[in-house]
Amino acid sequence: MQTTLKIGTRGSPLALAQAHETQARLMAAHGMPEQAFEVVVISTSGDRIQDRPLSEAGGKGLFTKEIEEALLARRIDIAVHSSKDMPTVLPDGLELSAFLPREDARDAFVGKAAKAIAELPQGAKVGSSSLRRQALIRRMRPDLDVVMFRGNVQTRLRKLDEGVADGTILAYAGLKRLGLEDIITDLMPLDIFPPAPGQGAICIESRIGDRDVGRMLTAIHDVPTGQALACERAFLAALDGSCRTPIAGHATISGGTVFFAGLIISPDGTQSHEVKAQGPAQEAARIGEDAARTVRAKAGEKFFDGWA
Ligand SMILES: NCc1[nH]cc(CCC(=O)O)c1CC(=O)O
Repeated sequence: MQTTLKIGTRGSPLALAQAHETQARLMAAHGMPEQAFEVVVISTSGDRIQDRPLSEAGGKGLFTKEIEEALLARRIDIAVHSSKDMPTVLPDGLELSAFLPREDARDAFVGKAAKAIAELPQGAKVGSSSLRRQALIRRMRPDLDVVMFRGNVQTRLRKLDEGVADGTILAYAGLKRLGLEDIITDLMPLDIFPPAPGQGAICIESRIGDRDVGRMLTAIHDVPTGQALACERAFLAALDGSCRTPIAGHATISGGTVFFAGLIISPDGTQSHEVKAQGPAQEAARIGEDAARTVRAKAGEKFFDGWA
């Protein structure tokens, strides 16, 4: 490509770190110089909403809309995202064309009053605005006071320092990419505190049929991460995943087999249903979809009606 490859991203420190990691991988894979790329920062509606839960403001698409418009208008060539923030349905003409090797998908606890959730004093405050994390915290410790915590990682950590809460849950991957893993006081086990579908995986969105971009991305795409994500995203899509339904799902690939564990939980944490599935990695999406059907049947349709 003669011109520079324009990499679109949100402007948060985490988003920028992910865009720069993508750039570094492309440079290494193709022996390209830094000047062959331009990182284009795009402000999204999601970045501007700080005062209410995203689930009320319109959901996940809020972090991607303006970036996807820039892709379709050819102002950028690729967009770098956290897979977790990606809606299951993309605009016509766009696709998730590559996934970088996944980071540890677990959630991390950053505690002030105690190192672990189990050790927090009765009634302590834990900050989170994720419905999944709120529900999982309540399932573990119904006595805790779950408080709203919005904003980017730095904002949340500042709130913690200001004493707004005694602890918070953040993705290990995000903290690591920001060089902040030292502040983690506990790592949440996958079975007790399963992560959101896509957590820990950086994905790259591009225009369907853009051959030049496709060739560049093939070199940095991680096949097992792509298969794990296909499984998790199919699970989410089949459950009509929105910010309003707490859904967790995590797939790993080993020896050509995908191992999936999924969970749906009521926002108050009192009812939850789990599913485990495995099968050929090439059929990852079908396995995720089947798992959704299984957990839906276990829970019953009423489960989904109660808190919409
Ligand atoms: N919703 C914000 C968001 N989107 C992705 C990550 C973390 C990085 C990742 O999961 O890859 C975060 C922050 C967090 O949950 O702590």
